[in-house]
Amino acid sequence: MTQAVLGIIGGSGVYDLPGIEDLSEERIASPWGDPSDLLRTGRVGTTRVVFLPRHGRGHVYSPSDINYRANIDVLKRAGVTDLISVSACGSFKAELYPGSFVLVDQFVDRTFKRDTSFFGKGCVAHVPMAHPVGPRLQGRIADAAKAESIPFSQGGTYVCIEGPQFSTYAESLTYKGLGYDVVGMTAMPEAKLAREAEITYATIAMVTDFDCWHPEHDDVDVASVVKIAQQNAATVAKLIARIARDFPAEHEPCPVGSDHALDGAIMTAPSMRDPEMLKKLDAVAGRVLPR
Ligand SMILES: CSC[C@H]1O[C@H](OP(=O)(O)O)[C@H](O)[C@@H]1O
Ligand SMILES: Nc1ncnc2[nH]cnc12
Repeated sequence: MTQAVLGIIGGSGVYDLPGIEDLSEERIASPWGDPSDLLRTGRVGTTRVVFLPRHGRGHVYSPSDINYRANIDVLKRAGVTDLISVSACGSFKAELYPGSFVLVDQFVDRTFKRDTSFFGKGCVAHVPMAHPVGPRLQGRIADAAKAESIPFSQGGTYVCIEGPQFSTYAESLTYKGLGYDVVGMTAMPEAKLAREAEITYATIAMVTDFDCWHPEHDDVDVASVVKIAQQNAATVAKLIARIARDFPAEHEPCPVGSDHALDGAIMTAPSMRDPEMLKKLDAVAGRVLPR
C-alpha cells in the first residue's frame, strides 16, 4: 500500500495554510535547485499534509522565476502522492465571476521560458498529458466543496501565459474566442512536472477578475486580484481542511494513470543513460529506474 500524502501548493494570496496540526517546517535539499520555500508539514486529522507557497513567503518569485522542478521534486521527496494547486485566475466567461471556484481539467501551455521537464539529454522520457488532472482527486475537491456549501464549477480549460504582464486586449479576446475558461501564469509547467513525478494533480482555480475583455468590468490589476484572493482565503482554507479531513489513508489509484506515468516512458537505452542525470532523477523516477 502507498500511504496517501496530500500536497497543497498555494498561489497568489495563499501563503499559509491554517489548521495544520503538528506543524513543522522542513528544508529538503533538491538536485534541481532551491524550492520556493520551506515545506510546511503536519496533519489534518489523520491525513499527512505538506504545504508549499509557490511564490514563496512574501511573494518573492515571479511566475517565470519559480523553480517548478525543485518544488515538485521536494514534494515528491516528502512523499506527496496527491497534489492540489490553488491558483488565482482571470475568467473568460461571464458565469465564472470573481470569487467563484473552477475545477479545471485541461491546460494550454503558452509559456516559453521555463524548464518544463525533469528529463532530457542522458535520460529522455515522454509521459502522457492528455488528461492532466486526476479525476478522483478532482472528485474529492468537488465533494468537499458540496459538503461545505462552496459554489464551484466543474471542468474547464486554463491557459497559462508566461507573464508577468497580464494579457493584451487582443490576446484576451483570442483566448475567449478559443473557448478557454480561465487564464493564469503558473499551472504550467507545474502540472507537467507533477505528471513526470507520478504525482496526481488537480487545480482549484480561484477566479479573481475578468482579465480585460469584459466591457462592463475594469481591466485586471494586482489590487483587484489581491482583494478577491484575500476575501476568499478563509473559504480556500475551509475547502482544503475538508478535503484533507476526508482523505483516504491509502493513495487511490488514478484512473488516468498519473501515478504510473513513467511506465514505458523512458526512451534512452539503459547503457546510454547519463549517471549524473540518473542521480538527479532518484526521487522523481526512482520507481522505474534500477538502483
Ligand atoms: C497577482 S496577479 C498574477 C499572479 O496571480 C496568479 O498567481 P497564482 O497562479 O500563483 O495563484 C498568476 O498566475 C500570477 O502569478
Ligand atoms: N487575468 C489574469 N491573467 C493572468 N493571471 C492572472 N491571475 C489572476 N488574474 C489573472
